[in-house]
Amino acid sequence: MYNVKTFNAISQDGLDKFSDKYQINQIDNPDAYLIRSANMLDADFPENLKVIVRAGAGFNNLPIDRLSELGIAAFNTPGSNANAVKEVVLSMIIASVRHLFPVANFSANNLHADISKMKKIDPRFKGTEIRDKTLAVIGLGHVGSLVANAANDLGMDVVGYDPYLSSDAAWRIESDITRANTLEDAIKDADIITVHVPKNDETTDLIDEEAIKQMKTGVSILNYARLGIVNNQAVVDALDEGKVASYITDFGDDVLMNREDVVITPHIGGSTVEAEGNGAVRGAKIIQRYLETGNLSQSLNLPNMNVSMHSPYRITLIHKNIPNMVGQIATKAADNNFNINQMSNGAKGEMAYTMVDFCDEPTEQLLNDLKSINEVIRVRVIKRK
Ligand SMILES: NC(=O)c1ccc[n+]([C@@H]2O[C@H](COP(=O)([O-])OP(=O)(O)OC[C@H]3O[C@@H](n4cnc5c(N)ncnc54)[C@H](O)[C@@H]3O)[C@@H](O)[C@H]2O)c1
Ligand SMILES: O=C(O)[C@H](O)COP(=O)(O)O
Repeated sequence: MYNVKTFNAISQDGLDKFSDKYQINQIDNPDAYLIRSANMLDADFPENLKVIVRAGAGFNNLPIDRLSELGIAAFNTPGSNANAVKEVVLSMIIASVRHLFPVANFSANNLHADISKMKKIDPRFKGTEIRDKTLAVIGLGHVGSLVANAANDLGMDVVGYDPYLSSDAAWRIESDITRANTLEDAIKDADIITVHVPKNDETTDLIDEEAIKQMKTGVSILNYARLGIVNNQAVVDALDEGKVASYITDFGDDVLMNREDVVITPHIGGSTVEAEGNGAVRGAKIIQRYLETGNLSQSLNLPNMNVSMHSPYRITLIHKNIPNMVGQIATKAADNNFNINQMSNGAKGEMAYTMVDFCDEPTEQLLNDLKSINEVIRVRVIKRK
């Protein structure tokens, strides 16, 4: 029996995907965590924990280096909620140029008002259209590429900026979308700017006072990525100066409170029934595959590995990516008179992963010998079902 602990609201669609070999939230020493944006940066992890899946895109809530040192495989499910974010961002772009939130607020308090009088009271009642306006999309991954294509289809002039664009992502982007070579080139002529990058050291304060200076007066900015990618204080200053017209974000803080030119949603970009279902279902599949076969793909800290299990026993080893690990592992097997049926090895950054298949059940002596190899972090035995 395997044990899974969940954090946050995990969709039942995903929990239903676990086979009857799995117990959910029943014991305190689980094999797997299935989480959303629960902050794990300072968490202690149970000794038995082998895998964490973040059902969703942003993984800045996971201490990836520490998980690697503990031999815990980490995953996210990028793309699972991208359509949900695209839809809310498109809605917010249109809401922003039509001033729908202040206008609706006004109407809620002045229901009797005559429409022509209302237009005189507040010129914002006349909005603009998005067609032929320029949208800058910063980050063209799963979310950004969908936003860029959808805005292009609605008649916007779209400029994208992503210096690390993967070839897969490049294929997804419509050909009439302009690729900018620098952030400045992307934002300087934009009427609206939306950020879709991961939160890391490089993207913290990506949109700061300096970046805002390079923008057109009257620009609108959206942040459905993470708190801190756009510097909220710099935006407030620019709103006060009239440089920025409006700011729409999923990540509010105190400096943004009680302003008509700011719209804050409470981190709901990926919160749809469909998106939460997608992430949880993928998470459940990743956990079962990793625990039952050792196979994995698109992990955040380990290499891809996909080897069919033809032998009755498999040993998986998480270790440092240094020379002669494979040789040492094979030597320990030979020293213990174990014949290797199949052996696979791969590396990702400083981490490496080796799977060794045997006909015979591994002995305690073999396992202890493997664990004794310097730089081996975790040794696990999997029995074929
Ligand atoms: N509001 C929400 O609920 C919600 C939902 C999903 C994702 N997100 C956030 O959005 C982010 C993006 O999600 P995604 O699924 O598109 O991720 P993704 O990994 O598919 O795409 C991120 C893209 O950003 C690019 N990038 C990285 N650094 C960059 C930089 N300095 N400048 C420009 N581009 C850069 C990458 O090359 C990549 O193409 C996530 O990391 C997460 O923080 C928020
Ligand atoms: O990065 C993400 O996937 C989103 O921010 C969604 O986060 P959530 O799972 O906490 O809603």
